[in-house]
Amino acid sequence: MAILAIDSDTFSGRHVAWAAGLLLATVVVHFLHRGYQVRSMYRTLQNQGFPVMEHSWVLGHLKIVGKLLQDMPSDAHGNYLPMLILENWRTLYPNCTQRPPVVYLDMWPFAQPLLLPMTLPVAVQVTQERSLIKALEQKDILHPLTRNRDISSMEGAEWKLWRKRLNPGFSIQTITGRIPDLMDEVEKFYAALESRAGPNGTWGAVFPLETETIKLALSIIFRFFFGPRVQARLADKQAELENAVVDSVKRMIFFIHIGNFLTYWGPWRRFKLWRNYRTMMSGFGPVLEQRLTELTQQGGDEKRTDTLVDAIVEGFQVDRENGEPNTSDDDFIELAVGQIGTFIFAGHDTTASAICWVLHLLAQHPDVLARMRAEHDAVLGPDPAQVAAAIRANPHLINTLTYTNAVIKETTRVNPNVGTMRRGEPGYFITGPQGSGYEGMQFPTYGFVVWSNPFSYHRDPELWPRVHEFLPERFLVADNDPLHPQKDAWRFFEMGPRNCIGQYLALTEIKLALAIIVRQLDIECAWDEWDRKTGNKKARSVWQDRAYHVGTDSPPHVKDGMPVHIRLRQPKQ
Ligand code: HEM
Repeated sequence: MAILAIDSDTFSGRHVAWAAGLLLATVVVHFLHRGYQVRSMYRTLQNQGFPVMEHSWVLGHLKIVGKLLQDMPSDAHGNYLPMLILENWRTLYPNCTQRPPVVYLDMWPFAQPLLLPMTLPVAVQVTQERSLIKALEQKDILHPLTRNRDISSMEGAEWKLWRKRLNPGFSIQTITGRIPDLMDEVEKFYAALESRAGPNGTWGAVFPLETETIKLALSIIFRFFFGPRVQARLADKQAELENAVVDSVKRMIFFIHIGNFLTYWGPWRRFKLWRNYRTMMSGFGPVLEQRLTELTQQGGDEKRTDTLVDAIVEGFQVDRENGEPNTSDDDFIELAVGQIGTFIFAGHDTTASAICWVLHLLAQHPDVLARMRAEHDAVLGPDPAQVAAAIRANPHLINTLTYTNAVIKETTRVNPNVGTMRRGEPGYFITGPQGSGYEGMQFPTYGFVVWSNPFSYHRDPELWPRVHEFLPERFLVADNDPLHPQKDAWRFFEMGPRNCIGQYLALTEIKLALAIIVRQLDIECAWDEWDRKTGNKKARSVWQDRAYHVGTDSPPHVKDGMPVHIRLRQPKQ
């Protein structure tokens, strides 16, 4: 027995060490091989005469990126990087007399090989003239939340079919018709803000505005997806469901690299993602199944509404009647959960931060705020307290707020949000645009993630006169005015067939929020108070502004959730 025990100990110890050593060696060899492959891609481009920034075999472009970001706060969002490249292209490409239309960026092992469109015509090529398929990372990131049963992950014929089925639910007509219903949530949002104001027209205590705008955006998506009657069945579960989705979104990792792979594969993260999805399936499941049954029953008195849940039921019923595979009730629930998961993912923090940015820029530009208030007086009636009633009575009024619309567009030009990541394809080349100095040059895309980022276009002085100024009127002037935006230059919701399906919902929500807020409340950032409250001694800023975009793998948020204080404009008697 004793001899056997010693033998098996020796056996296991030696073999475990061997296996571990072999695994480590395999990982190292794979890492070095991949590194060599990636670096070689850039060297080949250089040798073929394509513009490439100074490239190192060891560091790729990491040194350049480090230099560009050295004055940025460490938590600044990655969206700033393409813009910094744009601003510094002359130094980065000393041999080029014209700005390269495409930047090949090597940040491996922290990111996959990247190709950044640097001019508008290139963005148009990859999203509009040809809509490249989405990057694998974009699907991978959504998998824990939607199992890729969602419109954002779908491709080809399946995507086309579902986009066609869901488009009517997101049309301006449908959204305008739903405004009275959505107004309920906007009023709750207003009440939450009002409760933060100080007494008798004084400033209230500082708090992060984004906590409230995120609640608004989440509740709007729930209401919009289900409609009031079906949503009521979820009432006791809504908070838990929102938390599950938001928690999964926070755990998303876009590029897996040496800095985060342990977190990515970590069992705790895996467990939380699994549990969140299970919460979604068990929370949404019964309500979705009930709705499917109601709309399927022969002779039942339930009518289809213009909600998204009903559009999904209808599409699903058609597939079932056509004998398509995967049309069991469980498949339906998985599909509907996937769709709502992606709507919440794509639509909540994006819209929430946009509302914050508009309010921030209004506070910084009192003349613009005054003009917006005057427009609301004229269109929505002189009594701000009656605004919700006025909008409920005539929801179309929201679509006539032209100045407000221009302010939103200019805010989102200055502070855009996410872009799109597409997959380069073998045999697909970006053509050097006319007048670029690179006419006809064929830029390869295969092997690269094509990252079209609105910061690159929205901050381009060649596209936008007086680029650093906040000028809502550029979206109002006649098209022969030099200030008038060039076609396709405003890309807040991206362009082409895979543009944002929820854009009118987001714009309507922002307008409703402004309509109810701007004449009743003053809102401004309160950083000093925030620093005192949090004991913060390290004030960092971007463009001399404490409010800047932060985040890594998710859509950008405003720094610290944008700490503000609020006061009532007309203190209640
Ligand atoms: C200010 C708010 C928003 C911004 C800035 C925004 C931005 C974008 C952008 C840039 C895309 C293209 C992404 C890509 O190609 O990878 C996109 C797609 C998408 N957005 Fe939005 N979005 C917003 C609000 C919403 C809302 C409210 C919803 C739904 C409730 C939504 C749902 C979607 C979906 C489903 C897609 C994928 C569409 C497809 O692939 O066919 N978004 N959004």
